[in-house]
Order: sequence, then C-alpha cells, then structure tokens
Amino acid sequence: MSRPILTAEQMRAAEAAAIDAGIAETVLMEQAGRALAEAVRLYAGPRETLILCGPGNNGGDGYVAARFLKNAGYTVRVAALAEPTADAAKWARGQWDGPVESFAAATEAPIIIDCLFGTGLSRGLEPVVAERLLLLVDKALVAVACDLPSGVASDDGTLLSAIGNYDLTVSFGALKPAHRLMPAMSRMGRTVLADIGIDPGADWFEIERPDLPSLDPAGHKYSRGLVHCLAGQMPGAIVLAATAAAKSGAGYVRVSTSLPISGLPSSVVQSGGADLQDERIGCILVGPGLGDVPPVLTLALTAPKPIVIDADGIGLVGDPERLHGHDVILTPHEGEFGKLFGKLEGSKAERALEAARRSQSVVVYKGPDTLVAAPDGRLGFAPPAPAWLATAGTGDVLAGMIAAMRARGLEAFDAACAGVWLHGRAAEAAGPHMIADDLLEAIPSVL
Ligand SMILES: NC(=O)C1=CN([C@@H]2O[C@H](COP(=O)(O)OP(=O)(O)OC[C@H]3O[C@@H](n4cnc5c(N)ncnc54)[C@H](O)[C@@H]3O)[C@@H](O)[C@H]2O)[C@H](O)CC1
Ligand SMILES: [K+]
Repeated sequence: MSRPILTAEQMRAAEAAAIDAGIAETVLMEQAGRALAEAVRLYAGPRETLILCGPGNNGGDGYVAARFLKNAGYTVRVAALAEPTADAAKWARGQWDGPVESFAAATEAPIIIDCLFGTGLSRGLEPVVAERLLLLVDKALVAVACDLPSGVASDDGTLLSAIGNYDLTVSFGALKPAHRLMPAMSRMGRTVLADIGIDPGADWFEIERPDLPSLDPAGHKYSRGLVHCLAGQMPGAIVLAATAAAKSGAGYVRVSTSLPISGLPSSVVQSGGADLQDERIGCILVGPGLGDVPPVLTLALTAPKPIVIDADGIGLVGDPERLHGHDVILTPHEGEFGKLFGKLEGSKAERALEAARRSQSVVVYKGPDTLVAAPDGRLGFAPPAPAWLATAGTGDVLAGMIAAMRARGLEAFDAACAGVWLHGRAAEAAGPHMIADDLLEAIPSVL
C-alpha cells in the first residue's frame, strides 16, 4: 500500500474529520506519542533521552512519548520551549509526571527527540532556538524528528531555518510533501509513518514497487510490448534508451535510424523506415539524442500511439497544448521543464500538477526528488534515489524503462511511476561507481 502524502491543511482536515467521527484529539495524540516512543525503542535502543517540546500539538506528542518511554524504563528528560497553548498538548503535559526543564538550559543527550514544531510551523525559528536545536541534534547519537524536523516547511520542503541531519523521522497519519521534496528530504533519515486512526484518502502518495503485468504463457514478443524508438543526431543516447527498454521486458524494441547504429544489442531491430501506423507498436520513444530535428517529433505525434517524449524532444514541443489529444508521458529535468512550461508558481508538487494540466500529459518532473503528475490530480513522489544517478545517460535509461512499462500495458501514470521506482532501485543495485551503461545491467535484477 503506497504511503499517502497530505499538506498541512489537508492533514488538519483529516484530523478534524476523525475528531468529528468521534476520535478525541487526545486519542490521536496518544496514538502519535505512543508510535513515536515505539519507533525510538525500535530504531534507537535504550539510551538516555531528551525530548524537546514546543508549545503546540507537536510538543504534545512529545509529552506522550516521554510517558511511554519512561514506562518502558528509559531515562527521559523533557525540556520545554514554552508552556503548551493547544488543548490536547495541555492534556498531554498534564499526563507527564516528570520534571520539565527549560529548553534554553537543556544539556545534550544520546537520543534527542525534536517535538518543537511540526505542521504548525509558520515561520523560521527564533535564531537562538535554531542554534540550540542544531547543537543538540548535532551532538546526539540518534536525532529523532517528531512528524518533521523543526524548521522545515511541511508543504514544499524548504528549510525556514538551518537544521541538522536527523537519523529518524516519525510521521503520523500521512507523510507530508517535505518528507519527499528537497532539500528537507535529505535531512529526514529513515522516514517512518505511523497509523493513528485517521483516513488520509490522498491523491498524493509515495511511489512504491510496481505491480508489473505477469507474462502471458500464450503471449508473443508483440504482446509483451513493442517499443519503437526514433533516433536522432546523437545515436549514443538512443542506444541507452533502447537497450533499457529491452532490458525492462519489452518484447520487441525497434529503432528507426537513417544510419546504422553500433552498440545496440542484436535483439534490437534497426530499420531505415519509420512506419508508426504499425498497430503492434505499444509505445513510441522520441527525444534521446534527437538534436534539433523538429520533423521527427512531428512524425511521432502523427501516430495514434502512446508516446514518451524525453530530452531534446521536450525542447521541440513548443506549446504544451500541442500535446492535447495525445497519450504522452513527458520526462523533463529542471531545465527542460522551465523551457517548456516557463516559470510556474508554488511548490515543486504544485508546479508538476500544473504542468500535467497544461499539457494534458503525464509529467515526470525529474531531480533528486522526482515527481510523477497526472492531469487528473494524481501525484506520485519517488522515494529517495541514490545521488550517483546524477551522471550522463541515466535520463535516457529512464525514458527507455518508462516506454517499456507503457508498452507492456501499464497506463501512462502507472508506467511512469513504475519506471521511476525501478530506475532508483537499479541505481542502488549498480552501486556508487556506476555509469549509465552499468545501470542497464542492473535493470533485470530489480524487475
Ligand atoms: N491535531 C491533531 O489532532 C494531531 C496533531 N499532531 C501533531 O500536531 C502537530 C501540529 O500541531 P500544531 O499545534 O498545529 O502546530 P505545531 O505544534 O507544529 O506548532 C506549534 C505552534 O507554534 C507556533 N509557531 C509556529 N511557528 C513558530 C515559530 N517559528 N516560532 C515560534 N512559534 C511558532 C504556532 O502558533 C503553532 O501553532 C503535528 O505536526 C503533529 O506532530 C499529531 O500528529 C496527533 C494528531
Ligand atoms: K518536530
């Protein structure tokens, strides 16, 4: 089951709905604090623990966790930034029977649990608070964030204050966009989601292992999916993309090229012509190594077929509305995105959805935080992928993987999510010194 992702406002609405359905806010808080304590026991082990409590419900979770950890035999200290202002937090504070130190005087501890601020953070931390928190987190053996590291903007992943690196982040009910958007994503450590009994019902979610169509014993190479690639001026890119499509399980990969291309697997068919009306085609791939050849994109768009437009192909689209009525998956990186869609407002999540709406296409908005957006509002957030993916040709490989998933019968949004997820795992399998060619060899091991 994919982990749901909600903005702070959506989270508050889900919590309010649960409260309307009869689940008291203190029960939600008790569930959250218990889950936080359980995660600390599981991932951090029995060490002296300092819990930093803020004035709101994030702090409330901390008082509840303190009680559970103390009952589990932990040596627990609680330091408060301020007395609780929220009702549920006041209740939780009242349930804590131990002393409460002042945050300003709190001394370091092996385990730090940051319960200062969560989704209610509305501005940067006071500098003196940010500084002290940073010191306590840096000195800790294990730094744990309650819901979010304090200082992170929950909806767009920006850092409103300088924050440290956490080992564990425990979130409740649903992940927040910040858990899967840079730069915040890189500070979370292991991100754990606890069910506290609310129904998130989200259109936004974290992409997880795809459910790939099984092979039909009575099938043949065409039913496994034919990917037709259109080569351009730089053949190396299409070699990576076509090979990736073949390695990703497409039954037949064909490359239209005016000149023979060396380096393609012999199973990939090269042809001089480009009969795109061939009804056996499952997906067309255009763009890798295309160069500035607009007619090739125009040709691709004449075919009534699913199409992946990548790299140079994106630069040739012109007006996103040109893609309306077609079945397109776009795979832009930041620069290609800006060139096609111009300057859009909002978080990366909102920009991805706006682009999908304008182009009426599935948009794979690549980066260290890759998003997959559909015109109907679905938004997939990729789990963290290795930084070593930032090397030439890995985008060509991704385009080929997505085209194969599309040709194998996944609908466009699912095919894009599948390709993105598998691409990240293949990079993990290939290891830190990989180049795009090594990524190809790793694909079969993750399918
Ligand atoms: N609501 C529920 O049923 C549950 C909430 N959970 C936890 O609650 C937090 C969200 O709590 P909230 O009270 O809305 O806000 P915070 O605790 O994040 O912030 C506290 C409070 O602080 C003020 N404030 C905001 N920014 C600053 C700042 N830079 N400096 C000083 N003060 C600031 C503002 O007034 C805030 O209201 C959520 O993250 C969960 O941890 C549980 O999940 C259980 C259910
Ligand atoms: K926090």
